[in-house]
Amino acid sequence: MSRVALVQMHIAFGDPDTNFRTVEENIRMICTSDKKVDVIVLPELWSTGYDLTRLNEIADNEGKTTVEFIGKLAKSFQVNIIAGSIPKATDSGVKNTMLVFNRNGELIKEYSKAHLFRLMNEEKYLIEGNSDGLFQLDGELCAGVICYDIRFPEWVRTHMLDDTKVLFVVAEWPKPRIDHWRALLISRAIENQCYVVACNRIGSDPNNEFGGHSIIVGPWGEIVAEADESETILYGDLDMSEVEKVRKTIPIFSDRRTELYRL
Ligand SMILES: O=C(O)CCC(=O)C(=O)O
Repeated sequence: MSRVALVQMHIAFGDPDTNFRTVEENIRMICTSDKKVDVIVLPELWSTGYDLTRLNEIADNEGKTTVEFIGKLAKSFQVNIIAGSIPKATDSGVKNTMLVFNRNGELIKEYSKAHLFRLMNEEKYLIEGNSDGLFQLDGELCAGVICYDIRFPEWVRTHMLDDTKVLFVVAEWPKPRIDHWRALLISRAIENQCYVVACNRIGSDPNNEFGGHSIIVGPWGEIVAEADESETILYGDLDMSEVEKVRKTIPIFSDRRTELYRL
């Protein structure tokens, strides 16, 4: 894996048909360009936005529609897709679920947001996930988390203990706290010596304005690429040997004193 493309899009509020069209257009555009992208990343809840009160109508039943739709695109363009997250309706409730597809169009991972964000009433409409977001993409161990999850360094660290090289983050992060977004993502990259590839949305809904600034941070904390607040595709190249180099220079994983830590 080396080249990533982040779809920093506007999300039509509670309108899956429009959002599916936007996503398909963007994926086709990326894959028919000469960019040779390996992984495409979409934002959090890209099919519906934060239309939480209507989730009973618009959540995807077991994610079936999305899995078929994105799986076909991944297969026909032979591209890996981190399909942001979608509201997935299950027997026990609706989850905010990330879907990861490989180049054969196979769904290789589902991760449901572990930390629900009370400031946006998530706990009233969604149920939390209870398992990790680890997966292999083109032979590299990667992790995926969703938005508010990045405020929990112990959760991100849990994903990093097996030589994980890339952390994918999908979000609908509001504009008033975009400085937190940047600082948290840069910190997660530095403290875990990994790439952080983070896709946010732009635009607004009836309750929030969203801040864009999708970003790719390198394992030394350097900004590889960063978007502004416009609708755009953010491209960046990842070099896994940089991760090895940084981890050799400052060996934080072997220097940890776990006997001192309280979790
Ligand atoms: O933590 C934050 O400030 C934003 C989190 C958020 O918007 C979310 O998890 O949906």
